[in-house]
Amino acid sequence: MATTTLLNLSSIFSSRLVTTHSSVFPIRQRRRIILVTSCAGGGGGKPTILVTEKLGQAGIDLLKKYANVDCSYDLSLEEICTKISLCDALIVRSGTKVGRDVFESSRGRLKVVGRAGVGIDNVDLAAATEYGCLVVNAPTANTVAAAEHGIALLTAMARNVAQADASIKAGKWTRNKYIGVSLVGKTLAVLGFGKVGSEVARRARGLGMHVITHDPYAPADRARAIGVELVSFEVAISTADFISLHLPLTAATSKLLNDETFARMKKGVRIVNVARGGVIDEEALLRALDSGIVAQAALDVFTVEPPVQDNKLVLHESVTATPHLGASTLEAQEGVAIEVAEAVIGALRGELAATAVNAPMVPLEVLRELKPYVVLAEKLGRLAVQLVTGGSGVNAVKVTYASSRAPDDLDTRLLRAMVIKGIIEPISSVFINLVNSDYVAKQRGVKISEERMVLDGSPENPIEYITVRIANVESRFASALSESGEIKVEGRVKQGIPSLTKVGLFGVDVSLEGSVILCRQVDQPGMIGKVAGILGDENVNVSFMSVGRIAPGKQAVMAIGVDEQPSKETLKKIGDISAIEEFVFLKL
Ligand SMILES: NC(=O)c1ccc[n+]([C@@H]2O[C@H](COP(=O)([O-])OP(=O)(O)OC[C@H]3O[C@@H](n4cnc5c(N)ncnc54)[C@H](O)[C@@H]3O)[C@@H](O)[C@H]2O)c1
Ligand SMILES: O=C(O)[C@H](O)COP(=O)(O)O
Repeated sequence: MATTTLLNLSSIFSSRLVTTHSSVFPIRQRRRIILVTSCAGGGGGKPTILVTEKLGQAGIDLLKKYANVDCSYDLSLEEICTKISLCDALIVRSGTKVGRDVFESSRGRLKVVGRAGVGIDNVDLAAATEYGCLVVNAPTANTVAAAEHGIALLTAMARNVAQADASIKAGKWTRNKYIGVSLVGKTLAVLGFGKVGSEVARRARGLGMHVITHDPYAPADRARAIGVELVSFEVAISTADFISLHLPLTAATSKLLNDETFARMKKGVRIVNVARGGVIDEEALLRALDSGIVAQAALDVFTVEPPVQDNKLVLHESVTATPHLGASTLEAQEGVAIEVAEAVIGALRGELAATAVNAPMVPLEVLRELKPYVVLAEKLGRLAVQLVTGGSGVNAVKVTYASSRAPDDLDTRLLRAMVIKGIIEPISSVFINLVNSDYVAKQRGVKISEERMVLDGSPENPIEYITVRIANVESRFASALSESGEIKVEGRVKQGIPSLTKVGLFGVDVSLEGSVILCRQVDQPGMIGKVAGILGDENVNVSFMSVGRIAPGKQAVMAIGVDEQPSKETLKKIGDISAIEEFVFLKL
């Protein structure tokens, strides 16, 4: 079974996804969590999931319990683009290119792309992020299958199994031609010591090979634990008898093996690739095979898949080729299908998925603790932006977190994302979520700066209060301005309930539910009764009232929490009260 971690927080993330900035959360646990909000499908019914490549039945069965599942294989890009605007999720393997066109064509409906496998080089992650679409993969279920296929290719190549098989099937009995090489005592360089690479290394050790590995990001003790030496790239390629590739295809690894690197290898080296075709410059490999630098290659993956009919590498006598079969075992395909189905369903339900690839890590324990502060952050953003005079433009937002925790013990990325959501959603048609918040803020020229205020006292609560300031704008409620002329709102979590505690220089105390009317008045008795009376006449339910004064008898700001939006006439009646100098109605 897959190990997706799920926690339902959809109720607090009312309708959409949220994201965080890159570098603030301390990594307290290794599981990756992402918040997504529930999705009931375009028509309010079940969501629709398009599956464009064969997926294990167990995964399909899981998907069908929750969604309408459209399994349409071999679609052209045009057909996918046509269908996608009616789909909430898309599930693919490595054979479907999910480019920008797909996200554009979805017109905002596509919430999740599930990759039933590891490599996500066929998904345009930048475009997914821009369009607020979460990408999840199935990173663990096919590891062993890929490692076993790597070992199968290694041994088959060394003993010419495929060539000898073809020969005997052609009626020949050629024994001298197919003398192989032994593996025991030979040096295998594993490039990329991740999940698959380390499993290949472990198995190769069992075959009696001397295994070295190069991976700039792998810890030496993990390699040492299985008797593998972590070496430089140079040492790896220049001393190996066999090289096995287990790297992702990225800009840095594209054509990593090329004319220049082949020239630095031992003459007669043998190469196995079950990673991605693009990691090898295929033209250069052909030259290296023809010149004898490379004695043999075993390839499961190709730059273009399927390769063209007369691909010279595939047809080469010294090449053993398979059609991207690394993950193709019954066990792996069932496992991958379940892993991706759980992640996609969880994401559509508004739960937390542990296998997101285009969102930051948010440890589960941090999420639990920050839950009420997440709501507070969004509501403060939402309030602050509604206080801006129309046409002012919002470009400088400052968020202050006051806490008695040590700065590196408070992860604020999620809160920052929620402030962005609160600020941008009311003034745009863009849905902000965990995936796209930073991107959208940047696109709109909204610069968000964060500040930590370290308080004395017990660090029991993660945060004492959060302040959101918007600078360089005019306010339609002048009392919301701070001494330095910024719109300023401040809030706290009180007994688990997010509350507004300051507007400009005025202290207030309103729970952040429903909507709020803010009135500045000359402080005098009877004001609360007058306003409550007007609202009561209209059957508008008042949930809270609080008055913050500068000094007795001077100006005061009255904050009134209301369950429904009062009519224009009612608001006018409130504004007509002679002691009220300004007022504003704010939706939460
Ligand atoms: N043929 C198949 O069917 C099949 C099946 C599964 C995985 N794969 C592919 O195998 C590869 C590895 O998968 P995984 O699950 O082990 O991924 P992984 O992320 O667990 O491991 C990849 C490793 O490569 C390392 N790496 C990144 N850049 C590097 C560089 N420049 N030099 C050296 N090391 C570098 C990373 O640090 C990481 O440890 C991926 O390309 C994946 O798509 C193929
Ligand atoms: O990256 C992977 O998981 C493998 O390459 C498997 O790809 P596949 O799902 O197309 O078999």
